Amino acid sequence: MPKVTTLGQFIIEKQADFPYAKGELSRLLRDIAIAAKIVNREVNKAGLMDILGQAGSTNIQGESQQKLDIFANEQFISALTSGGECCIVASEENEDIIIIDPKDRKAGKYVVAIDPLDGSSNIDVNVPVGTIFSIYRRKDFDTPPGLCDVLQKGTEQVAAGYIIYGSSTMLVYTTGRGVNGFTLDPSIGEFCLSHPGMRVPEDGTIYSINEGYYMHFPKGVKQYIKYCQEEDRATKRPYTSRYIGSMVADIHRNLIKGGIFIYPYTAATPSGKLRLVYECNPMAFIIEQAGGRATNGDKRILTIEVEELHQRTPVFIGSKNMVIHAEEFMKEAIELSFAYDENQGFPFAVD
Ligand SMILES: O=P(O)(O)OC[C@H]1O[C@](O)(COP(=O)(O)O)[C@@H](O)[C@@H]1O
Ligand SMILES: [Mg+2]
Ligand SMILES: [Mg+2]
Repeated sequence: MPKVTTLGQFIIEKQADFPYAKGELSRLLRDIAIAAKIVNREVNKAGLMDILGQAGSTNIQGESQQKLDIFANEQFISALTSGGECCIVASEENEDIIIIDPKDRKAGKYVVAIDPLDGSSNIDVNVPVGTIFSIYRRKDFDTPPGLCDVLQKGTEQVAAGYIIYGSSTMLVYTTGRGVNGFTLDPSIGEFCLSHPGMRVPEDGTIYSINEGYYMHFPKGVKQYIKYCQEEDRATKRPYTSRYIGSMVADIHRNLIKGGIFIYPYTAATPSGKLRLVYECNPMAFIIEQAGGRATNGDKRILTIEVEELHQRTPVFIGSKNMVIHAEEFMKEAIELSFAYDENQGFPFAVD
């Protein structure tokens, strides 16, 4: 019988990689995994329960909240609050950071930013959804925990991961030493190592972007899409277009098969749609650790200054060579843009 390594065993083994750590990060990851199992249980039977559909409320971004958005948010906050390792939770679903009142006057070392349910518009139709998390060490231990502990650049992350609730449920995470994936075995209720040392292929043939917004895309993106669609055997084009509409699921597929995921700025969303702190930074950390690349079309996502909790950014992420190529299209379009084009207008600046 093949040896099974559970997430718990794996974390303990990896503890040796962090001789200075006292096990708090391991406990934090374990707490996240427990909340993920509870959310998984509810997602799996959502159709049978009264938890599909909209909750009738909106979050800080003005998006209507699904019942499962709220349920997942409560589960992760509760697991992180009772765990004791975390002093702040920043969530897509809460306008402000949540400061956890330390039970024993000693605040936890870690800060967690979370998108409790990613792709929530897909819940009602049985399409994969996810959870994204990002972990930072507190910035300043001399002052009480506050927003400055959250507004750190992506390069400061100590760990990041996602859970995909799909045809199977997987937890994928990195602590900066590669990426490992664990599949939930429902018969034993444990995440088991199934994808050790995940690497994103350097080249790919899948492009993922919401082409419904094509008319509103900047010129460089339009030209890159045209390039993907052109016929050329040598470069295996036309590429395949795949867009689920759940960032976690789209990036997970491209991580395994090779591909690029783009959510650019548009006229309607000049800063892009996706959020830097709890969507793009964690996914960028994972993809870079798997050998891929993540930028805003120009600049590495992980080095973007974080000024606001719910800050947005355009994102180009996935197979290294595909992202570099898309960036070249962006640069060329901007360089050629000094002549005003009556039909296209000026392309927007990236920064
Ligand atoms: O419907 P659009 O505009 O293509 O946006 C899809 C994107 O929005 C998101 O659903 C936003 O995430 P939330 O569901 O967490 O708000 C991403 O998962 C996805 O990539
Ligand atoms: Mg999301
Ligand atoms: Mg969400």
